[in-house]
Amino acid sequence: MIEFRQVTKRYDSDHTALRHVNFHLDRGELAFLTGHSGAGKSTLLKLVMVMERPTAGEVIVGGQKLNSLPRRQIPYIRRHIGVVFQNHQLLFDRTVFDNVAMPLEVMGASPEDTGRRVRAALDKVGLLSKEKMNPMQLSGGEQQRVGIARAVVNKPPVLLADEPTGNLDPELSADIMHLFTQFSQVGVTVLVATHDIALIHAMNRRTLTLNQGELVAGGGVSGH
Ligand SMILES: Nc1ncnc2c1ncn2[C@@H]1O[C@H](COP(=O)(O)OP(=O)(O)OP(=O)(O)O)[C@@H](O)[C@H]1O
Repeated sequence: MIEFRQVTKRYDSDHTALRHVNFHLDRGELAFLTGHSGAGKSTLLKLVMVMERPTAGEVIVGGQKLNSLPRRQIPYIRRHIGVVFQNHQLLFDRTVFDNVAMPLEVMGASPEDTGRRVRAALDKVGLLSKEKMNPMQLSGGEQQRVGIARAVVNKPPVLLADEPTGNLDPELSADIMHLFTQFSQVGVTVLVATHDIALIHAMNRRTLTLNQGELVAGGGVSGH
């Protein structure tokens, strides 16, 4: 579902953020992405989201080679990729419902379809009763779950998370990881970038480890 073939990313500054990275994540696989600060984790995620293009090598998502993708096709690819950030980027001038509905709005979904899908996503993360609230009225863990509901509301086959448990205590982090596990069980490919070594150990999943832009563990086709 996500494949990197000999991917190198060099920024204009001449800094090489990724070097000859190879890996392949299957449909329904849940994996971690880790490494020191500046190792290239965000760069790798940005290549999957087509926010950056590789300098060399090939990035393939859902069978589609992204290198040659025309610019106008990028929004369509992004619809297939849900993204969760540490600071969840919710809008505080909108209700929980409206925040989760945002990706559907962009796609021009009907109000009936939107209502059905938003409530299904909120139900999944246990926040159905809070749809009318402002995200400001929610706890940090709840806000993060609103961000997750928004990321999965259009049922993307790929879910990327960048430090999704960064501000949360271990119990709330475990709840978030439980949700990610459930998504992977229904076929979503989930890649979680994190510094949280305790979380990685607790989950015991495939872990892609970057060191100075090189993939030093977890690479290959089905590598542990
Ligand atoms: N837009 C950019 N232009 C130039 N250099 C960049 C750019 N983005 C990242 N870099 C450099 O590429 C390297 C990898 O950065 P990246 O953000 O991918 O690391 P990271 O592993 O996500 O780090 P962190 O854990 O601190 O978020 C760093 O040295 C960074 O300074």
